[in-house]
Amino acid sequence: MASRKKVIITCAVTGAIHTPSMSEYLPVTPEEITESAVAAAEAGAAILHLHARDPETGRPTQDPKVFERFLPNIKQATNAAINLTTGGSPHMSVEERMRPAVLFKPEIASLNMGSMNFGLFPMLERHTSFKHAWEREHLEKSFDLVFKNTFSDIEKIMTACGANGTRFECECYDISHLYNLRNFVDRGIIEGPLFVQSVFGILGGIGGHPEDVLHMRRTADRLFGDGYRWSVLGAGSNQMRIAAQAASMGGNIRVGLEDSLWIGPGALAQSNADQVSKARELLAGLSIDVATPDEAREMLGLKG
Ligand SMILES: C[C@H](N)CC(=O)CC(=O)O
Ligand SMILES: [Zn+2]
Repeated sequence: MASRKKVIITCAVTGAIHTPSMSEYLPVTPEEITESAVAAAEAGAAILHLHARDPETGRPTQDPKVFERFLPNIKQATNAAINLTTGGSPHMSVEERMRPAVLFKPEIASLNMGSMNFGLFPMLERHTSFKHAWEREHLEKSFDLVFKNTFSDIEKIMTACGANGTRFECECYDISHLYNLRNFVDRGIIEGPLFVQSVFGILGGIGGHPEDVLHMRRTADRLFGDGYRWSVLGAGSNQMRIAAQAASMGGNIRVGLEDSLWIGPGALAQSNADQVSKARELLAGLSIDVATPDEAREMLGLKG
């Protein structure tokens, strides 16, 4: 893996997994998403990973009209690199999921590197009362939920977004996803430097044990050599522990309320910026510097 001096912090601001009744701090409206994203960038996030939600119900939406209500404001207020989701919600079709990234031509788009069971139902143990009916449904339906990302789905997104100079945050939820990515490299459909985002602790993918992190890293080193930049995200209570482990191994990190609602055991994070600040403290403890947005662009070969 290429030598690197600094760590890129990505902040995933709202996502499509958590629902408003789970935390009053989850940004929902375009105004809340803007404010939270800008504060996260000011706290040190070089990349902002963005989803949209219905302003009334908080339900995930890929409607470009809703993205238009926060994207220009965020771009105006910060130099952070914008990463638009193509995962949307696992309940959506690929066509629906990829629309905003194709339309808005961001510097980065997330790209999920394989199909998988997507178990959200364990959150029903902790979250029992919901303002909106769709929230419980969203969790209960996940007993039968397959997050569909076939080879042709992935190629469709790679080709459509790649044509706009958009690069990818390749989300690998399991070892097989790394091999899928390698296959796209071998077929010349995607070029390096690759940005590999290892996802730990989503039920249906790899767990969050330190051995899982080591296994992902060793396999990525073997498959991609110097041709990739490694980053990690830990779902839920795994977030900061996995960030610490990966940072001490030269990895980049992702935090944000999309991936975890918590700042500590049983303590809800009151903002995305709080998680970014905690990640910065963690890195400072390891004497590791944080990359600026332009340094991240350099490291990832972004179009700027
Ligand atoms: C675990 C994360 N929700 C992965 C994610 O961010 C997917 C996407 O937006 O494409
Ligand atoms: Zn996402």
